[in-house]
Amino acid sequence: TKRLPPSPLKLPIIGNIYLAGSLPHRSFQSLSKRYGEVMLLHFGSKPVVVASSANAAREIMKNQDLIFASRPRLSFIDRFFYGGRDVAFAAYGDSWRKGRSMCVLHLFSSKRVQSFRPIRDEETSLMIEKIKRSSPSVVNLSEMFMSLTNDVVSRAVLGRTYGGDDDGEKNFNQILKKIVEILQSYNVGDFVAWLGWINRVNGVEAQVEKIFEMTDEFMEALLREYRDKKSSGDAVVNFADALLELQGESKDSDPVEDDVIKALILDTFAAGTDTTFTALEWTMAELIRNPRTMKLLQKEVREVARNKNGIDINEDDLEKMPYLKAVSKESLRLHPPLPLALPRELNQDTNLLGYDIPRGALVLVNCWAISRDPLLWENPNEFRPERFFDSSIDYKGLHFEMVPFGAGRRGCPGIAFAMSMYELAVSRLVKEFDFGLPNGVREEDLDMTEAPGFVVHKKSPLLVVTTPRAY
Ligand code: HEM
Repeated sequence: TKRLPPSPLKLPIIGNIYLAGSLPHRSFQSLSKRYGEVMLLHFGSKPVVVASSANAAREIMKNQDLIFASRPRLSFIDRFFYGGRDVAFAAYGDSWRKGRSMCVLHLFSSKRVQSFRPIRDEETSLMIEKIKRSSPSVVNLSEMFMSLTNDVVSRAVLGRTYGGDDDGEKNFNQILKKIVEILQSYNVGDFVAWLGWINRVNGVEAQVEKIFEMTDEFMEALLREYRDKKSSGDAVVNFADALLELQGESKDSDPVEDDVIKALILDTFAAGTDTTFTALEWTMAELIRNPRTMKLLQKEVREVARNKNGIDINEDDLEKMPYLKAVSKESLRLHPPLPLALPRELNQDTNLLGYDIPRGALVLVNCWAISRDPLLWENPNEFRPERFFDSSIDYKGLHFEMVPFGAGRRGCPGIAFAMSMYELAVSRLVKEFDFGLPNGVREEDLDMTEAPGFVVHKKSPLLVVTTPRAY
């Protein structure tokens, strides 16, 4: 009697895994043209619902948000995040609620985001100086953005950067790179239990264990260092300090355990650095590929700068840059860094746009397909920031025509944190430099191929030739 969503043909044992391909957001978009805005796939025996329309996203992330508020348990993620004791990958429940409110209060509130302003300012200036020193040779902008986002998150969360030569084996950035690499793939054993042996035999499981041990060792050392510092009476300045302070206050009643602190710190790096760096990378690539848009943005930013009599633009000036706001929306529309958001899991049977969906199904919202839906967007594959001039649509989770940060209870709490870093970096870059491509590559031929992964980067790094702009 159940009315299930339409499904493509399943193969024995693996189900529809073969249909995901290396860029699942694109494969699922093509499938949705045939099977509809809500379709049911099977990864092994696990039912997977894929939602590809604004209506379906509104149901999942707003109207039935509570029912769709959990996350699936995936084994690699579980290992790195201390059995789901973080926020981003935790099942819905008290532990998630408590973790999320600690993060919101001590990292994501507008007061906290504002307090990190000097960090963003200094790190962006450092990046600009580094690029100036390299000019006019070829600059790897992707690498610059990776360092910028890592260093800003690291200073806000840990109070310092990790990754200098003196950190040796404990180079946290290297550890993070390895974690992100592993998280870019999934463990087939999560879906087809009897294929679990594959990752045992090919060494991936052993690698996960080794990287986890390195991470935990680093985290243990970090907590020791912070406890020593605290006993010497230093004031709370960063997220790690704040968490340890909360632990001290909550000793008897509802203790904040060390594993929770470690998982929350890791979360901010895993959810916050790669995503923001990718957003910057795609934006600059689109601007370089569209010289007319680049010129209009440069004109806006440089005009604001000229009125400041030599003082550099700061975050207050961003409000005077409507074209920059339109460029950021357009870039996140075309290139949401997490095209399938983060997976949700259904915690009771429900009905979604007329279809029965079973409890326990994994749910993927194809943000990428939604924000390129021709029924919602005119010429959806074109980069045209002007489309936002007479539209109130934005990315904050209230308009389901584009949901690059998700929405609802599980929506991204780091929007302000990310976008303040992003907007300052883009505005200062386009103010300071003119951009060209190396080896005579024409702007329109810039390689925009996507690399596989949860977070979808440009496949090739963004290499540019920068010319500092004289004032
Ligand atoms: C351009 C940058 C970013 C993008 C595109 C992005 C996107 C997303 C998306 C799509 C989700 C899942 C939403 C859902 O399930 O509805 C998410 C969750 C999350 N993001 Fe972000 N994010 C970004 C930056 C950040 C930053 C800078 C941080 C922290 C420093 C952060 C922390 C988190 C956390 C903790 C969650 C999990 C929330 C939960 O499950 O309760 N994100 N993000």
